[in-house]
Amino acid sequence: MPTPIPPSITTFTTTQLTLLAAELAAETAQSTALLASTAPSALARAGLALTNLTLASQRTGLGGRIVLELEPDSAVAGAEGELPEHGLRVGDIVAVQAQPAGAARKKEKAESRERGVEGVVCRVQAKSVHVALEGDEVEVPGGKLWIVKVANDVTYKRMTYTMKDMNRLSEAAYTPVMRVAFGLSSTSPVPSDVPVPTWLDPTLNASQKEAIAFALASREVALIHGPPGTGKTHTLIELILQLVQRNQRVLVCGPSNISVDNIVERLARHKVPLVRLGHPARLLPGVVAHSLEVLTRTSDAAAIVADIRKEMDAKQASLKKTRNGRERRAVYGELRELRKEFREREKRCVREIVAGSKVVLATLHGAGGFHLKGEKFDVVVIDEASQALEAQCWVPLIGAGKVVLAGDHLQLPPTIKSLNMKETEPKGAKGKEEKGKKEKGITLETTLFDRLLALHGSSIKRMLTTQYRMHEKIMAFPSQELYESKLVAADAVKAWLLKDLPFVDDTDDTREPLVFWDTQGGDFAEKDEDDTQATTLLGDSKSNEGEAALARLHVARLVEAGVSPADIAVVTPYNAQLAVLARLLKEAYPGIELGSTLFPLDTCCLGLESPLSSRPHVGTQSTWQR
Ligand SMILES: Nc1ncnc2c1ncn2[C@@H]1O[C@H](COP(=O)(O)OP(=O)(O)OP(=O)(O)O)[C@@H](O)[C@H]1O
Repeated sequence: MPTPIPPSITTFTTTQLTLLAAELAAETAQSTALLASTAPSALARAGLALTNLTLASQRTGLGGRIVLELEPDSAVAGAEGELPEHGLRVGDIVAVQAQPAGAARKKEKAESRERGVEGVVCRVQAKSVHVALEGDEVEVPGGKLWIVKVANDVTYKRMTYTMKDMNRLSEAAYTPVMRVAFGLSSTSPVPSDVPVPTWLDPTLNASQKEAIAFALASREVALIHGPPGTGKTHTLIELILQLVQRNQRVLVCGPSNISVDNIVERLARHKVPLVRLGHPARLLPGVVAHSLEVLTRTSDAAAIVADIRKEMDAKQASLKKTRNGRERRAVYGELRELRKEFREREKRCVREIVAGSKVVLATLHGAGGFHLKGEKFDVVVIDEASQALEAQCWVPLIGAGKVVLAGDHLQLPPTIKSLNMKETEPKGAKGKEEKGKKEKGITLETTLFDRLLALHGSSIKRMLTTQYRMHEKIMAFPSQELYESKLVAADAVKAWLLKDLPFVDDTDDTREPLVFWDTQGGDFAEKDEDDTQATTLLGDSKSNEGEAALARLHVARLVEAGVSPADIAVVTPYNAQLAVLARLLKEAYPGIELGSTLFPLDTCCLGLESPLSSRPHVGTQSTWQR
């Protein structure tokens, strides 16, 4: 394949700005239309909303944010007071609104639907959902409430700023990473005589060691290609520890919170001075202790902030006691002053904590926040890099001296919403220029990982080849079709079967690692989703009752043989089929995991889960590129 001609940074950034604007417009239009035209009950059925909630409690959470605990109204709660099935997840941005009653609900029009108070879902329990509100002066609506997931444009803003910043750079200011990424230089040759590192983790396999040694020795760019279950994260942990040992300062990023938290959890065990940036509501519980917000309370530097926080809490509490407008305004005024002082002090404290951390971890867009302004890092490590837009990667990379990207370009790329938008042929000189951009292949779905690989070839990449997740018969097909038959199943997993689990019987279903059930023929008719509202929500979806019944039968047999429902997952490419499966399986087998192969249930609907916002982790076995 001929080496593609890379775009100039100016062409790249200008085109990205246009493409990002189109993507944001597509996403906003979809989500606005959906929220405006769909009744709360339909949004709830689609997993995007929870209706009939009441306020159980209100407290001051991290960073002085107000946290609401919402419970189902006693009239509609399940037998145990539980919330109905829903797709809201920690980290989702939601609007909290007063629920329109009876006739008002029917009359509700797009323009009358306000977004209400916004917040981040910070805890989801069987009987309640907690929302940390955004903003300082928020009036919580009274009465019956409902919450609905809304789109989030912070990621776009960060990418847009970054593209504009890059666009303004003079050529003399281009970093070595930029020069390599845009074909102005080749990567520096990796010396062949670098000493083998003293490994901290004795379990590393040969391909992992080679990838780490290569990443350590590379000067500008290194790619680590990790097919599913090959220990990409495992490898990155050792790499980060090795870098810290070499006294390097490291910024670790991923496209989603979960990708970053996975690393924080594993890295924290090694007692490295680290800090995790990001809204604590979006972090895994085990990670919150390392978040900047918690460190600003618990570290030595935190004392200067503590007093003022106490005073603010007391003022906030006094607000609840007064309904008098003038008094409330006065308290708001005092709170505003206190907050100003609080932020000043917090800024100083934050600066100290960040400067003292050898490893800083954030989402790609989180790295664009003010906390990292002026901070310098020797290496930026990006995990799940093939799930991230290139513009997103440049947020932490703009000043980076070196980058290590880990990912798998053979799994699905990030989802782009504006892809199917109608394009008009540009004309004249402008047309030529536009056409030129396309020829240079600037698209949103081409990732930095893809582009670097195409530009510099596989010499800048090392592949992890031993996988620790699948029986070798399950691995055989993807290995052969996608990974040039290079995957090897680790001894521990290559022959494992369900029947080998404790308390599981040896049956036809537990003895085989991979079973195909042929459903061709007249008995398994497919149904296209024909309910208009459901179609809007579920997209062009299909279902098949017969196949769902077969899946249920198989699950029943596995459970009968002793497999725990909590160890079973059923996946399908169609969201309509997911709904059928949920009906058949959820109640009969609590704990069973159901999902669409491409997106978890909560991301099935239009416009509300941006691939550009914190994207949930998608099960890798099911996302090989098709
Ligand atoms: N060298 C090793 N020896 C033993 N087990 C390993 C080794 N490397 C990875 N594993 C195990 O393999 C599994 C997958 O590892 P990890 O989560 O790091 O992989 P990954 O490639 O990041 O996964 P994903 O497919 O989700 O991207 C984990 O259970 C991990 O403990």
